[in-house]
Amino acid sequence: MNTASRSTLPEKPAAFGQAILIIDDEAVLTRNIATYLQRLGWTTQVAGSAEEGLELYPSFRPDIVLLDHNLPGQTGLEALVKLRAMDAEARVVLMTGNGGIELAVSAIKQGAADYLAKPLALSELRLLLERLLAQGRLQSRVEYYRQREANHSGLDKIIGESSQVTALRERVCLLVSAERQLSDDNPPSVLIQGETGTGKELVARALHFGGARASQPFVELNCGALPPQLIEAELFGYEKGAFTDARQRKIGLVEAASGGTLFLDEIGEADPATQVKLLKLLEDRSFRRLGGIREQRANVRVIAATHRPLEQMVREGRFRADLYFRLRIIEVPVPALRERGTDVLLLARHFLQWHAQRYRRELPELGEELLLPLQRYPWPGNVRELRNAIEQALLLAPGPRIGLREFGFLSTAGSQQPPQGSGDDDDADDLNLERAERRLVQRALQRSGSNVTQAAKLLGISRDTLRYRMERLNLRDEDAA
Ligand SMILES: Nc1ncnc2c1ncn2[C@@H]1O[C@H](COP(=O)(O)OP(=O)(O)OP(=O)(O)O)[C@@H](O)[C@H]1O
Repeated sequence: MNTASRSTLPEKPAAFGQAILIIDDEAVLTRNIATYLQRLGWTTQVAGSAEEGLELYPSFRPDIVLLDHNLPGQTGLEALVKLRAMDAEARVVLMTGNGGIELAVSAIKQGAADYLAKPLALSELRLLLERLLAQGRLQSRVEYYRQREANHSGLDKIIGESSQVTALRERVCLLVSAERQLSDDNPPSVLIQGETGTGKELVARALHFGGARASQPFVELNCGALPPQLIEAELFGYEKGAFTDARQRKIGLVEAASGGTLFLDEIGEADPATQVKLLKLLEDRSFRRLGGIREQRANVRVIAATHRPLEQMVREGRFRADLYFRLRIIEVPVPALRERGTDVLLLARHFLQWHAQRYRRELPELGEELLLPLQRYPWPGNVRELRNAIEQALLLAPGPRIGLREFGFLSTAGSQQPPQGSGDDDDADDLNLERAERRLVQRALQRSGSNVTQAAKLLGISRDTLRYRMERLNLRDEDAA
């Protein structure tokens, strides 16, 4: 974990555990504190002056500094400023003798984590330190996960050398640099459009983690995954008692994403009521918790994505025109995989390497006979389908080579034929198991009017099994044949 990302000091040694630096010229008191804290299993070091403490700090790298205000030479407040200049993450507790509330306020303003009035009660000191240390651990953990997420999200993660993908990366790059120059805190909404599995989320992440809000949260909501009543509660939160199950107040995703990005995936699935609320969020930059009376400022940057033809949906009256125009201030189209030429091979090799690492397998060779069929196949599920197909092939391959045998669906007709299944009569002689499964699932969805429960009944399998198979086949509810 990187606990000192904003510090110019070297990385804190991992074995330090909980370390406290006590800076105070009262020798008896410091000895007592040090003995007490050591008995709790903590490491301590003592400095008799601010100068000595400032010198010790870089090599000791304490978790917390206990800093007396009344020091010879310079005050604790002055030393606090120097400590924070040396390490913006330094957590300092100022011990105040008789400075009163004004001194405490100044200390907090200068970045002290807390203050304690002398004479100290050791038990009180212990409680305070434990609380600060727990907060520190939580912060480190949050920072660790944020950093890990950031490392997996960047322009360089969008693989491809085709002109389409190069243009996409350039567009993202231009946007990110323009936003870094933005003089206010209101970056434009972005609408990412592309077929399912083309990498829309990857683009959204690259925009967030490359931009000025990178150190703030990236929060995602899939508008198609929740019923409308739940979406509102999820987005805006609720007050206690707002509805029967609202036993306590809950903050929503808009608040959770404050300062960062709210990624609205599958925006085309948002129902009319949610569309109105989203429009208000974007227009007024304000929202209200369910059951709440207070209007709150929203500080989120909205990035939306959809595989639906939103413009057409607007024409057909199925999506609000005002919301559409508000969302697509900047448009980022993401090309389908079949339009990316040899990128499919680049991606296939990338996923092969990735899955081989995951399964601790030796990297297999991709058979020459696959190169053309892989490029000709239409990849209706795009990059996600390719990723899953490579995983399956790797697991099915008996040896260190992957060939046509592992890509059953590519073998016929150089894969000119899309595998979705075109019609009952045409498919009758096609015995390929995966295509037959796809056809059956699509037909069941069609007959049930995309009702998954109904379709599962027709197929004689459970709803969960059908969901699982749909995910595997990259099918959605509306993908009826
Ligand atoms: N150009 C790319 N380079 C590397 N990996 C990619 C690329 N495009 C997509 N992927 C990978 O493909 C998978 C699907 O991508 P992603 O979830 O971003 O697609 P999506 O368009 O948001 O899908 P959906 O429409 O279902 O929400 C992810 O594992 C992603 O990392």
